Amino acid sequence: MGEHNPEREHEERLKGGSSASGVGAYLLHRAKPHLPPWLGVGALGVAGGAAHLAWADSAAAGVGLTLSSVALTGVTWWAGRSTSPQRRVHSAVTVACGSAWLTAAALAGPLTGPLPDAYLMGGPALALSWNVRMVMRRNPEGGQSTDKGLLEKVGLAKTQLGTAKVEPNRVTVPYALPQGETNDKVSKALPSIASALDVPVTAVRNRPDPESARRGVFTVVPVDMLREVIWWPGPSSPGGSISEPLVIGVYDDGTPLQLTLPQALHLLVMGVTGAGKTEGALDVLAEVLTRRDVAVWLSDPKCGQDLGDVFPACDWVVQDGDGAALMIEALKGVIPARQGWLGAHGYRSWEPAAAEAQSDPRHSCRKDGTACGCPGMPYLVAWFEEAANTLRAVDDDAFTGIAQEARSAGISLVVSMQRASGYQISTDTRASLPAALCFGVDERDAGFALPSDVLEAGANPGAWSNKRPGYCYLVAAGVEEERWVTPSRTYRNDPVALEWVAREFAPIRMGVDPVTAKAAASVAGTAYTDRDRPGTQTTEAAVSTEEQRVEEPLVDPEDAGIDPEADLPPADDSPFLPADSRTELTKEEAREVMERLLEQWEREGRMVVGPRDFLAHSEEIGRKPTWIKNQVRDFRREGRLAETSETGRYRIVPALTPA
Ligand SMILES: Nc1ncnc2c1ncn2[C@@H]1O[C@H](COP(=O)(O)OP(=O)(O)OP(=O)(O)O)[C@@H](O)[C@H]1O
Repeated sequence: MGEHNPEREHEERLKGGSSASGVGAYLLHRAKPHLPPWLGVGALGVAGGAAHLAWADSAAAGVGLTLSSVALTGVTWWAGRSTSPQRRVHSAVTVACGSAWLTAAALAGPLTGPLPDAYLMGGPALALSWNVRMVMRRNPEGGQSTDKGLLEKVGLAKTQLGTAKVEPNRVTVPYALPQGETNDKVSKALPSIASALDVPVTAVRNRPDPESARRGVFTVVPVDMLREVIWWPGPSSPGGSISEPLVIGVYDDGTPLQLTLPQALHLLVMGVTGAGKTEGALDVLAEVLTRRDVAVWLSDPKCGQDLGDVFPACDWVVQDGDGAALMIEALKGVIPARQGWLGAHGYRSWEPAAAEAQSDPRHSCRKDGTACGCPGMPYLVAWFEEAANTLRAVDDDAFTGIAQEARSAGISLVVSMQRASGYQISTDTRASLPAALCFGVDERDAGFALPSDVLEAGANPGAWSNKRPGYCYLVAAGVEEERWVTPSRTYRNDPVALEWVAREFAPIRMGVDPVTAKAAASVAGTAYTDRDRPGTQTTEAAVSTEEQRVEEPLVDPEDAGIDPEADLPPADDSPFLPADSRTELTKEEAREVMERLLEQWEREGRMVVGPRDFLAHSEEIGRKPTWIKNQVRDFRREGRLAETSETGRYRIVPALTPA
């Protein structure tokens, strides 16, 4: 085995052959392991006497013995380089003293001058020092044998452990597996180690050494410091840049959980229902919305149930599937526009300086090289909450294309869903979201959210499910790899805090830039241009509007004379239909009705429509369904409608908004 085991060596020495019996035999038996240094001292004395008889008058022997003494000491020092420093010094000093005495005794005689005293005092002292050393090395109760016992229990018996580093609530121990075994074996043994130590499975993890297949470091965090709810302490960098880390929670050793969005790029937020995705979203958004150089587009199919407090701080919010599809189309439109602007201003990718007014001649779009003064371009975060349905509805490749291009356009996508399984999200789309914030998941789904090496190193979100809300792993560029397997917990947030963020930081947040706004409007038309704009509709304005609403009667001026209790007049539900006709219209008339419907929808900002929206008006159109569907196809051909990523849904190409 070649393994160094002081306990076993001691046993072997004790069991070695011995012929004495009785008390003397017992004493000899116990003393035996300690005899070699004393035998060495005795042998040295005899050698000193013999050498004197042989070389007392020889000058050459004097030179030879002195040189041998120096050489032997040097060799001892050299040979001891692989042992501990103490052992090396101890051995060299012993050899130096012994050989010096031998030389002196050979030349002058062992009983001359101080030599006998030196022998009688120095010899036992040196022998004893080796005996003490041996006693100290034997420590049957010591850590190593306990560790060995534990490692044997979990099938890692031959693993060697290095010196443990003990910090408050964290122990790290380097390990080396025997040659021929690999770190996979340690990964598999982690749950058993947790069981042997009686700690949660997530408390034990290993970090393989990237330079070695059989070495690494175990980390054990015995006490779960995340049990207590930790409330959001407030913005980490109010008025700072989005390029600074967002602080969204804490790791189990109390250090802050940080996410730098432009570095992480696109983020998948995953967790079973109740695992804490929404709370995590609020943490990220609360931080993002306190930064000066970022705009947020938010798709929230839950219609503000949880995220409503941040709506006023977002540049654009959509709340249904069609809105999400339109936002995806708009993103496709703004990416080249933003790339073009950044390129024209000398930015290879977005950086905080791109968000400032362009006063630096090095970032000028002017040919003459003078500063152009163009308004800056904020970073854009496009957040898709509850994205499973959206992704299922849109073409698989829609997100992939956006994700690949978005980096150079200064855009991060955030996609939140319960399961990022192959059924919900294509492998390509999953691969294009490089960062993951993974809350508790079903054990079988962990592989969709986290890379396999992170799971092998001990990350185990399946152990939490929704029993530990807010517990998460963050795997992202900009986060140390060691942290990828470290459990953390997001802050608990408070609607009042979010409302405060939306209101207080409104003057700090920059509005969206003209390039992005124009590109978005050219795709989404009034759905974008007529959105509730946080820049203009500050919370103060919203509050005064709200007060006005309370004071004013809830009736339009033209309806003021109508008696709400009176019977309704007979229904006339055909606003586009010529009064005389309930029969089939001419093709021209029917087309005109459909064009007017398109205009009306565009005015209302309802920019994604499909045949079924027209068919709902088939009576007004006055033609058969097949004709109506063919007319929709003609609109597509003529460019009034454009394909979206969703089958059967088309985007109205804005005619009312200047592109
Ligand atoms: N970091 C946290 N600290 C303490 N409690 C939390 C934390 N995160 C979430 N919770 C609690 O867990 C509950 C569920 O969280 P949340 O609504 O964020 O889950 P979810 O994953 O978004 O669920 P769903 O998918 O159903 O919307 C919250 O009401 C909150 O009480």
